[in-house]
Amino acid sequence: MTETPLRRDGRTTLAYALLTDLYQLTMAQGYWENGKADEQACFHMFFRDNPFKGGFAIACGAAQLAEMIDGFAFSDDDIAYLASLDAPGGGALFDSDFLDYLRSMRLTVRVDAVREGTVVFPMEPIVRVTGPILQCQLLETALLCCMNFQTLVATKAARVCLAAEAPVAEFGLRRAQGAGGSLWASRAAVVGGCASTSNVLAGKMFDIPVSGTHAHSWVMAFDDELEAFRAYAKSFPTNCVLLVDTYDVKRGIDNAITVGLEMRERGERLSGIRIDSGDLAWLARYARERLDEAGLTDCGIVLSNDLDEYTIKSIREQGAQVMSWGVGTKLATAYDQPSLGGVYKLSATRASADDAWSARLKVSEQSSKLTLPGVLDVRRYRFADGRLAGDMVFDVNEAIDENGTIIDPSDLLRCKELGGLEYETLLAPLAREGESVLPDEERSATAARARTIEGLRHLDESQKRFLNPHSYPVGLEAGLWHRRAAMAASLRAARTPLR
Ligand SMILES: Nc1ncnc2c1ncn2[C@@H]1O[C@H](COP(=O)(O)OP(=O)(O)OP(=O)(O)O)[C@@H](O)[C@H]1O
Ligand SMILES: O=P(O)(O)OC[C@H]1O[C@H](OP(=O)(O)OP(=O)(O)O)[C@H](O)[C@@H]1O
Ligand SMILES: O=C(O)c1cccnc1
Repeated sequence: MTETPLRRDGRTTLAYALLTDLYQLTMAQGYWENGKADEQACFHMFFRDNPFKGGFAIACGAAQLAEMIDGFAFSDDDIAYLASLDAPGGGALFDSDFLDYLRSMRLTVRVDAVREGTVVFPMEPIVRVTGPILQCQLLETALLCCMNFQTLVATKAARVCLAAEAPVAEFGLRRAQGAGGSLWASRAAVVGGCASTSNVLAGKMFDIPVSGTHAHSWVMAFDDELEAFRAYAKSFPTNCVLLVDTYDVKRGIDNAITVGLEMRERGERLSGIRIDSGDLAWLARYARERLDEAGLTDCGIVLSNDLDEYTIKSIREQGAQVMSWGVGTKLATAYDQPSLGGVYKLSATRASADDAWSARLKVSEQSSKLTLPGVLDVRRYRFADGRLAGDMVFDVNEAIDENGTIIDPSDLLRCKELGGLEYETLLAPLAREGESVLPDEERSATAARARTIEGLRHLDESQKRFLNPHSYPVGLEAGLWHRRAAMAASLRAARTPLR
């Protein structure tokens, strides 16, 4: 990424062309030298396992991907940097004519992606890129970087919000994976269901709600806690949440009650108290009793401290009544699984845009690592009441079996017939002729959050549970399954056996 902001269609974007692995650029030069730069390719991004041992994921990253595509250009500065690189064996790494080609290159790729906030599952394409192979390849690394991370954090947020059943504020900036990581994590947290973030720059950049309480330092900056609470209530009478655990939680609750009653006398309201240490369930129950006894029944309880979906679930099961939750580190860093592991695989090629596609398959020692051949999309079938019934991965250029038969990608015996049910297709236009076509409403994190909530409402409880969730049916369209099996068999037959 260069430091220079670019403006295109009124949006501020960064130049992302160098946000790639070196091998993409050396391969690009190879394609160019071998006359293959304009050969057409189709790549798909998909992941193989749901994160966090869960039963679903929440797609996120399309908005940044659109921004990357709009900001994709090699500046003179970028070209000068590439020209300065030496090949390990001596001489310049890049040919100067190739660098001229890159300088004047404009993207022409076509990109389709699942809308942000869509519930997605393993082995289904969530992004499809078609166009000149050189360009498809140059986009790979940045695309994976943005989709993998944001989908991971949005999924974590969705799990936390499912457990919370009350608003969750994302508090992760201070312990997130760097400044850039924090910004996109805060946005992904909102896509996944969080009500707000404490990250003010993310709020400004992405038009997402910001919220906050106060720190222990506020209390420590005064001679005593009661004085600190009174001062805070005076400064923020309409949004007063007092942190009660700086010295002693029970005394902190008493002091908050004193201030809450004083606020009531003035016609104001103490919105809540925050507890950030100790046995949160016990303290929340204790605080609720004390607040109710004092008549402050409308003062809510906010809990924070190293929370994730599991502790939140447990604390709720222990009877805590919570107004909202503050969740930081474990959400913003996707603490228990640092990467989604999504991949971007070549699935079809053709010499030019006028030719028919020829499917490509990568075989490996593990059949679970077989890729998906063809130019693909996903059909999501629903029952009449809107509940998700199953997803079919299909080739857009082939006929689909009337019965809507899907077969588990790695198990011929696991199949299902979905014919007759309503369906929609999941991949939506993100870029045409190298320019993003994502409408403004598709870039909105809060609109994506509504999609997440709606999508999860239609997913079966058994597929949302944290412990050993039931797996949602995703299968290859029957014809695609058999074509893939035949391709794998012939590629395997042609291999030299290992000695
Ligand atoms: N009732 C509870 N049930 C399950 N987990 C809880 C409960 N209360 C707190 N926790 C969790 O237990 C952990 C307690 O961690 P820790 O010992 O660091 O907290 P602490 O006593 O407040 O100390 P510190 O001041 O260092 O944060 C946190 O992850 C917290 O979310
Ligand atoms: O625990 P997390 O889920 O990451 O949530 C964020 C944490 O950050 C703050 O603590 P910190 O000790 O940094 O500052 P403070 O003095 O304001 O509490 C806050 O009080 C939370 O405990
Ligand atoms: O506003 C808060 O309460 C907050 C913000 C960041 C981290 N911890 C707490």
